[in-house]
Amino acid sequence: MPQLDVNEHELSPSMTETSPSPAALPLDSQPLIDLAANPFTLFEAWMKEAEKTEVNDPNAMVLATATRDGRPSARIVLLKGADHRGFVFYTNTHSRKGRELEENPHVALLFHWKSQRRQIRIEGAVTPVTPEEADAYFASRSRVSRLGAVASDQSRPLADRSAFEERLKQVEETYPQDPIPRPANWSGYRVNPEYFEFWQERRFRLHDRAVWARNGNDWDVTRLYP
Ligand SMILES: Cc1cc2nc3c(=O)[nH]c(=O)nc-3n(C[C@H](O)[C@H](O)[C@H](O)COP(=O)(O)O)c2cc1C
Ligand SMILES: Cc1ncc(COP(=O)(O)O)c(CN)c1O
Repeated sequence: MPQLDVNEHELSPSMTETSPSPAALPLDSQPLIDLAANPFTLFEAWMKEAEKTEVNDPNAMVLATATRDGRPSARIVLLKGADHRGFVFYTNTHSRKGRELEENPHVALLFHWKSQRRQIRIEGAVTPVTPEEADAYFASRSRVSRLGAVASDQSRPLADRSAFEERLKQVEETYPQDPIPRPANWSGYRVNPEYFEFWQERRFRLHDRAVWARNGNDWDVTRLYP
């Protein structure tokens, strides 16, 4: 596909203003997104590149949930598994997000990698991971993280930080040695994607966007205007 040759000299000064920080990667060094790609494979490729350049947590993603009547809320969680079945994160199921997911399983995920000047949007509904999967992931976490998961009533009011620290101490005394049982209200969710949008920054806001929307067993693939 021929690429637009943007000649700065033909643009008005206001159109040549770019964002203040220089790009880690030269803009437009990337080929256009390959519409023949499999979206899961493309996701994996972009994640691998982000792992090389992000300062921390390349697997951090915004998770947007909504109440039954559609009031949204968003927060960051870490992606802990990604394959053809979907995208997995772990949390306290009694947290605000957990309560919203109980009412409404539809979510949006958003990755933004500043170092890559890329974002990926994913939409779909969650299903709980199996207890075996949750047990295996919980057991892989550091001891203090596991104690914290037991001690924390995530998203509930905490009168005083010392109350939390006291609980943490009690949990530690209850489980002086491993294993620490996974709390029944700490588990994972798998987002089964219905929609992917890959976004790659290009010069002068002439970005490249490509969408994979699930259609039965297939994907409808389209580019979008930037
Ligand atoms: C980089 C980063 C990673 C996080 N990862 C998780 C996570 O994987 N699971 C989680 O429950 N909270 C995670 N948090 C905390 C959440 O953003 C949030 O504060 C918490 O889950 C409570 O959200 P809620 O009240 O909407 O349920 C993370 C926060 C940050 C900034
Ligand atoms: C409360 C909470 N739960 C879970 C996680 C997921 O990460 P990990 O299992 O690596 O602790 C995080 C990451 N910051 C977190 O803050």
